[in-house]
Amino acid sequence: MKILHTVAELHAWRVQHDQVSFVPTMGNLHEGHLALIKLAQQHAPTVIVSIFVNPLQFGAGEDYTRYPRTLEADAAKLSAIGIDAIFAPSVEELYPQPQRYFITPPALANTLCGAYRPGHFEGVATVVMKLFQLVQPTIAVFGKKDYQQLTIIRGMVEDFAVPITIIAGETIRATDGLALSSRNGFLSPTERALAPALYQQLTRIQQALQDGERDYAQLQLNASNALIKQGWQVDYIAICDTQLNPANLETSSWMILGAARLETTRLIDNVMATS
Ligand SMILES: Nc1ncnc2c1ncn2[C@@H]1O[C@H](COP(=O)(O)OP(=O)(O)OP(=O)(O)O)[C@@H](O)[C@H]1O
Ligand SMILES: CC(C)(CO)[C@@H](O)C(=O)[O-]
Ligand code: BAL
Repeated sequence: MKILHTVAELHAWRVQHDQVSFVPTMGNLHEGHLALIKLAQQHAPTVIVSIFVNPLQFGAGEDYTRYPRTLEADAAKLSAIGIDAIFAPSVEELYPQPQRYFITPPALANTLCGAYRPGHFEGVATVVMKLFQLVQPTIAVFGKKDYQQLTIIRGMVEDFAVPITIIAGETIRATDGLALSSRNGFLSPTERALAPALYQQLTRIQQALQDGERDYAQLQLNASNALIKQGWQVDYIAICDTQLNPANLETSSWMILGAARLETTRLIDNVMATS
């Protein structure tokens, strides 16, 4: 397994391979990432994983500085599952000068997480487009845990006719239901014990929808209030259609998404429901 730190090293590696599949990450790898990588391995013989904490997608006062950077441990995990290369550039390598051109995603990027993280999806779309140009994969794998991100990337690839197939991986959870996330490592033992409540509230809504309940506003409010009672600060609990528009009475497949904070740690999750 090669660890590539520079664009020149990446190019030299890339020309030696035909079709590659690509899993972009911010590192601090867990079983959720490894599941995406296994999916990538099923689709193309050569797999490259990027590890890059992208400053463009963090707002002022967010957790860019404390975001865990664990390249050595990540490389050991990736080597054990037999990937071909890691691309782990420095910020200066990926942005040798301040980025001047940005991908502006559509209005969807200003709703849900985008309403609480202004500019976040512009930063995500911009770095993903740049990574796509550098890596030139035929397949790229993203997790459904970041469903809004997945939707925005799919739209970007469609609108720019980017010749890459986007594959979505299921959300991998701890046994108590908590979606695995690098940010779970920030939780104190007390917060970790509370953390599965976000998923529980989403699955409660899922069950209610499947049982025929259609008072979306009430379902969202009940879930928010249940979390607030336990000490969460809730950014949103939202019942949408699969394109992430607010659900209406014609909707028959729903995405139920939530973002909420336990002290300084912000967690997101989502589940799907079908009538
Ligand atoms: N539990 C999970 N199951 C499946 N995929 C996941 C999971 N968590 C993250 N991913 C996916 O891994 C890719 C890289 O995400 P990232 O490195 O930000 O991990 P993360 O654990 O979500 O960290 P963060 O705390 O920043 O949200 C994304 O496509 C994301 O959707
Ligand atoms: C896609 C991504 C690697 C872009 O920085 C990031 O948003 C993530 O890890 O989900
Ligand atoms: N997994 C999404 C990356 C972020 O929260 O910045």
